[in-house]
Amino acid sequence: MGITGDAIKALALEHVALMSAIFIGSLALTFAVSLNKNQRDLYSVQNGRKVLSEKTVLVGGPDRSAWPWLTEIRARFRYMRAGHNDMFVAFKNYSGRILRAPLADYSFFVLPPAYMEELKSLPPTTMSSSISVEEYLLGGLTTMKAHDMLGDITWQVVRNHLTQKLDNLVGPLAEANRNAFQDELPDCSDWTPVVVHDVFLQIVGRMTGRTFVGEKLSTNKLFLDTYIDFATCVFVVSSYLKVLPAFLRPLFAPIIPEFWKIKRIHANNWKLLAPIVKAKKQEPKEQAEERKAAGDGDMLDWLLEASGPNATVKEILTRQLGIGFAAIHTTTNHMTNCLYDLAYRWDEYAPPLIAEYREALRETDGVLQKQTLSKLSKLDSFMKESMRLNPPSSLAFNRKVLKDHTLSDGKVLPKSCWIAVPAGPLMLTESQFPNPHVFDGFRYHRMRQEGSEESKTAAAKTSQFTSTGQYSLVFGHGRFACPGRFYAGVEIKLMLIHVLENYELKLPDGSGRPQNFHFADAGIPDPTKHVLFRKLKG
Ligand code: HEM
Repeated sequence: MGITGDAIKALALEHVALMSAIFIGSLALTFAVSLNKNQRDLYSVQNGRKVLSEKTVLVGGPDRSAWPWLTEIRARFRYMRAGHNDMFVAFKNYSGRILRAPLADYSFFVLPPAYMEELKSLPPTTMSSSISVEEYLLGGLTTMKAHDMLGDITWQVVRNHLTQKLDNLVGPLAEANRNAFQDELPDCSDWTPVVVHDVFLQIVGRMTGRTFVGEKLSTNKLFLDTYIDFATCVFVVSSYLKVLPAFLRPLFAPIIPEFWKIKRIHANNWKLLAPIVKAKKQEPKEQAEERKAAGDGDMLDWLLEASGPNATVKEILTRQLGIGFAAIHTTTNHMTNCLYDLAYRWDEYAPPLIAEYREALRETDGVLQKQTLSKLSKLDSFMKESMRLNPPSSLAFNRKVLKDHTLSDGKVLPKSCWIAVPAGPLMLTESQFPNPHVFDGFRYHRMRQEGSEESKTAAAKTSQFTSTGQYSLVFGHGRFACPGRFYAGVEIKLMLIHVLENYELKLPDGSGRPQNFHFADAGIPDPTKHVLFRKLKG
């Protein structure tokens, strides 16, 4: 789950006064880090004794220095600015070694991919992705708490309800998508510049709203602002506060406007949705079942079902806000990347993608349904390639280790450390992706079509947009891989089909594919750039 484009805009353009606080924070950080006893190396236990087994490589820093704490501070400041790029450099220069990514307030052990297989199925009592998210986003101050917003019930709802109901959701989502395009895009009868990030944030918000709260509320401005702004505020508040040592954060938080906005967002969420949840709670069971069977169920219904009768209205609403956090900006950022790639290469990709869609629609009796989307192998491949080259972070598989865990080679991941794998560099592995830096929109499609039956069967499992694995890490991997990826895939396919069917795209004359922004290990599409849209005639 990556940083949001709006957070970058807010961080860059607003709150100049806060820069002074950051300066004080930096000084405090200097002090704090000099005291910081964060573990830097890994040990194993031999004959009951702790033995140094791996000196890790500090990303962006010299290997070792005479002034370790000064090196540490410099590396932490450098990581904020250049972490994304430095990760690729360190991965290349220190192949097979364990790296250490120095975030402002703690470090991640970045493990070689060979460990992923043995770690991917460990239970949440040993390592947790939700707690890692909570700590990264300072959940105590931003309300992004693992127990309230993420974790088991959220997983159940997304995996067992949302994903299972995708067949029935395609129709309503396609309708929400069409209406949102009509309302959010300008006329475009001639070439018209569209700031795609901003427009598609609204369109994704409305589609997500259709699933979360039903048709009527999904276009409500307050609902959209509430769900869209929450993630932005969380990122802004946590980005500022992370440079401060923990004891200063509660003191500084109240001077950040977004800290108060988070409170208003919860209040608005309550104002909008509490009466609805209360009414659903009182609805006779049979009537509720009938309503849901008729296709009139939404995320609030599924949350009520999964949380049990004792869950309070507040618990349901907080959890729904958490799912919105995970769903809206991630999908918008990826859609923005797809549109930049498509506009840049329109003549090469649009004709085969449109032809593929028409053929799929014909094969499914002219009715756009989930089966139609499943047949769009080239579009699926295009979306995955765009993700491979534009990952939301150069890291993935982020976990907080909750108890000492001994790896198969004897090294001990100590309780309370953080781990991740170098997703960005792995997705440029030459043996897996010939010419890895070149955008090849149909490479995954070819993997599924070419070679022996055996390799085609293997590729069918590993090369889908939603597949995860050692070289497909944008949705994470293993037990905690993103449960919303199937839903995200449907939303993005529906939006891209609508673009392909109704518009031509191009980038402004002379401009290349917009460059991504990077902040620490995160990468996001530039949210300020526009693409030119022209409506197709007839
Ligand atoms: C392109 C869009 C998306 C991307 C790139 C993305 C990425 C991710 C990643 C990297 C993780 C962590 C996985 C791991 O640690 O192994 C994650 C977790 C999660 N995602 Fe997504 N996601 C997307 C869309 C969605 C959508 C649409 C939903 C919901 C409808 C969703 C719900 C979740 C949830 C509930 C979690 C678990 C959070 C936790 O408890 O740690 N995601 N996502």
